[in-house]
Amino acid sequence: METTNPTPPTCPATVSVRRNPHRKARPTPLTNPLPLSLRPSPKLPQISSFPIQDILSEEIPPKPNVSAASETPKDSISENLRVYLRVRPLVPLKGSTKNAGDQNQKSRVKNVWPQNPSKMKSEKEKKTVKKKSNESCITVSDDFHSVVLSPPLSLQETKRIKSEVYEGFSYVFPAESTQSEVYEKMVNPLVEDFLNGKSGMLAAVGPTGSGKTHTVFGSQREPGMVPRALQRIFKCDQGHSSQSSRQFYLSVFEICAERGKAERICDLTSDGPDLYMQQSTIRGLQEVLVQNNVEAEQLIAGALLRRSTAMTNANSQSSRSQCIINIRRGTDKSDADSDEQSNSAVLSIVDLAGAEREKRTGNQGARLTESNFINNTSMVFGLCLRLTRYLRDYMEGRKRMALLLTVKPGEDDYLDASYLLRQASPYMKIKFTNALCNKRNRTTSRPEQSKRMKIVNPDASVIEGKIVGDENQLPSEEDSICKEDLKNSRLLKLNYDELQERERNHLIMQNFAKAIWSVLKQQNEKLKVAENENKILRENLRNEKNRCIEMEKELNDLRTYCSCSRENSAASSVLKENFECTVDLEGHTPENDNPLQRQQQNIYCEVPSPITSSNLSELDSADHKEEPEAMVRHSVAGVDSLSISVPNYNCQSCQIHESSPGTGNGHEGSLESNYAVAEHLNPNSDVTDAVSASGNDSNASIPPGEHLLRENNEDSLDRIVSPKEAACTQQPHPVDAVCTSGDDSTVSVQPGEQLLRENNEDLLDQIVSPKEVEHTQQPHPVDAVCTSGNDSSVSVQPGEQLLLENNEDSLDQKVSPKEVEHTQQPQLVDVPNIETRPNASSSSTKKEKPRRQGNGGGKKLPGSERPKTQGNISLLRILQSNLHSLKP
Ligand SMILES: Nc1ncnc2c1ncn2[C@@H]1O[C@H](COP(=O)(O)OP(=O)(O)OP(=O)(O)O)[C@@H](O)[C@H]1O
Repeated sequence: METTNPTPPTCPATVSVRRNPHRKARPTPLTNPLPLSLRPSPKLPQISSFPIQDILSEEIPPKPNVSAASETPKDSISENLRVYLRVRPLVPLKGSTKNAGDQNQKSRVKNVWPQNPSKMKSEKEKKTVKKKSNESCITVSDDFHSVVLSPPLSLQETKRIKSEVYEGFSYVFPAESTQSEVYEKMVNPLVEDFLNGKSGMLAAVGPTGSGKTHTVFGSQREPGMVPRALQRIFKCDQGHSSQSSRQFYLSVFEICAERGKAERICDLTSDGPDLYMQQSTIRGLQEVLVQNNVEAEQLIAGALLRRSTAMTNANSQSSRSQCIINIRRGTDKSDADSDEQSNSAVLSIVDLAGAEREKRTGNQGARLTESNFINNTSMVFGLCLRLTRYLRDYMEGRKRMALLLTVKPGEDDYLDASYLLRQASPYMKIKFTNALCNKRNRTTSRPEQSKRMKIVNPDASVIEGKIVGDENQLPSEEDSICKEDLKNSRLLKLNYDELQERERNHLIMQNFAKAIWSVLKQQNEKLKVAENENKILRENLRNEKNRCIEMEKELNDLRTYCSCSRENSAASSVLKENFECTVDLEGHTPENDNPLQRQQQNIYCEVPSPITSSNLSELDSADHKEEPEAMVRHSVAGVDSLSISVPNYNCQSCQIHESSPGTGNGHEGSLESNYAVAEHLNPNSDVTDAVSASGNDSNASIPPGEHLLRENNEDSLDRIVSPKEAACTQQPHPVDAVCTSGDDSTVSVQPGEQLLRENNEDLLDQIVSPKEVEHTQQPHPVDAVCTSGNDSSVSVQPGEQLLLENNEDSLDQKVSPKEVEHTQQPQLVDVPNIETRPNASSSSTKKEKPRRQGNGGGKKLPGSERPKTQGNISLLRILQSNLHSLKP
């Protein structure tokens, strides 16, 4: 058909066709670069380690709803390739209206060369064929999305072939469907998108004589998709405000086989030279500007006349080439509203030559060459749909695509239908990104684009048994091609299944890791809390240990005090037992005497070292420091004697000497022997002398008197400790104690001990009265004569007085001397041979005669007025503390 446009535009390079591979060459799907998602798995990212951070930071995207996507393709992210199936009606019976092909068979018979010998069949065979063709092997499902392919009985018996179900079609047009219905469902969406500026393509694929050409071009009575699309396009264009704003260019060309060449490209719009391929672009193709549908139909009619057709045993007017029709939408350059995308929109309609089986077609020579070419190109087109990059724009959604499969339902067509459906089954699983892609999407990198394309489950669904083809009936070359295709499909299926399994495992591991991580986080928080508590507990334990150590120290101190006190108590008890003489001073009225005050002033006490040396060391040192008047000394080991001087008002001087047990012959450690003489003095009596003698070892001892005065319900308690067995004179006068022994003679005055405790009150006063002292009221010499063999001593035990002060600093102590002699006149008490250790105090005692301090002639003074010395108070406090430690 001649181009009506006087100035045809330059032919754009819009069609890309892959060169037909060599007939014997292997198909090239695997040699082409596979998308990353389809490559074998070894290089896929593996979960090398526990990706905690990645897992926590990433969210697993929800799975897209595939079913919903198929229902709303425009809004979905991806959709499957639209595949339609049209079932041609059975061969019309005799008497029925012949189709256009049959009508034109006679007119085209000249094109069929050479005459197929197979057509010279006997009438018997023809009748058999017609009889078989009355039965359909394809059953369309009620939902028009699947078909059941049933093999003929002969194949079921011999090949044990069972029925096959092919599903997933966008729509299945049954034999009774009309051209209009096919257009509305399949082509009209493409046309509408084309009018909206989106490119689209319709390709018809099927065995020879199945109705591809009939569907695409149709007949005068039943126009096909192309005339209907042109009508729709130009009808829309007529309604446009500016007719000149839209221009449509039409181009028609064919790719056919040529002897000695792989392929030949012919422009069907003109009788020009053959076209050629240059870098996947057809050079020399003319586009004819068409103003209306009439011009377009005339142009297409002329192209069909130029198309190569031939008569075969299968089709009286069989197409021998691949015919492509392009309708490009162009605009005037002056149209400012148009954009580049609208100018580039192309609607392509492809009428492929039908696959042929040599055995059935009976082709020989050129027909056989054409047949092989047709079969190869059909296979390549199928591979291009799945793998090649030439149709990437359609696969990635930038262009819309629909695939029409045409089949013949006759029993004789079972193998052709089976082969087509098996070959086309992967097409129905092809997914590509949908419509929303526009020109901006082209800026997307190709790796990302390739990721969008997914090929799922290339195999067809087989419900009843496995697919077993009639391989013997297929041509050898076609059979090899089919095997390669199936092999590739299975490989793709394996890769896809492996990818799916990996993806599923990955998601499972992600969810699992996320759950574990959340648990670990919770446990970590709990662990931190436990560590803090543990730290606090450790600190508390450390404090408790410190407290325990301190308490142990205190306990040890207390034990030390207790042991010392027990020793002291034991010693005191020993002293008590040894004191044989006690002086009861209860009858001694304070009016007569006030010994406490007097003794507080002048007590010079030397405590026997074995008894109280240890626990009275403090006492000694304290009194040395603080008490000049009352000095307490205890003799240490090696000290020969101990002297106690108890001066008081009545007794100017009371010196008590105790011979050291270490020095006495046969007297070591025994005080009992030293305290042999006790003289109990009645207060009324003047002088009481006690003389005890015992064999060679005899002591003249005066046991200390003990006087306990308790005063209940009064805070003040006056305690009077009178020296026991001590000579006490109210008047200073000398007291002579003469001890005669062999070489060494001493006169010892043992101290008495008096413990006063007060019940119900903490006040406890102890009055220790010296023991074995001579007390004279009248100034006269007190002679204590101890005779023994070599070692004799006269021991005058000093009284021991413990004064406790309770809650008050003032403590009145009354010391009533027991067994003492009160002298009205002060007299000196002379102990000429007592002192064995020179002592400043004792010497001073001798020098400084105790004088009676005037306090009203022995009258008891009030507590506040009674004179007290610091020495006495300190001594009392120390003794008080020792007594407290004895308490439980
Ligand atoms: N749906 C149909 N209704 C009526 N007749 C049909 C239908 N489909 C096909 N035919 C008739 O079947 C014959 C073969 O059809 P057609 O030429 O379209 O087959 P084809 O697939 O193009 O074959 P080839 O590949 O050899 O060209 C034609 O005469 C056509 O009129």
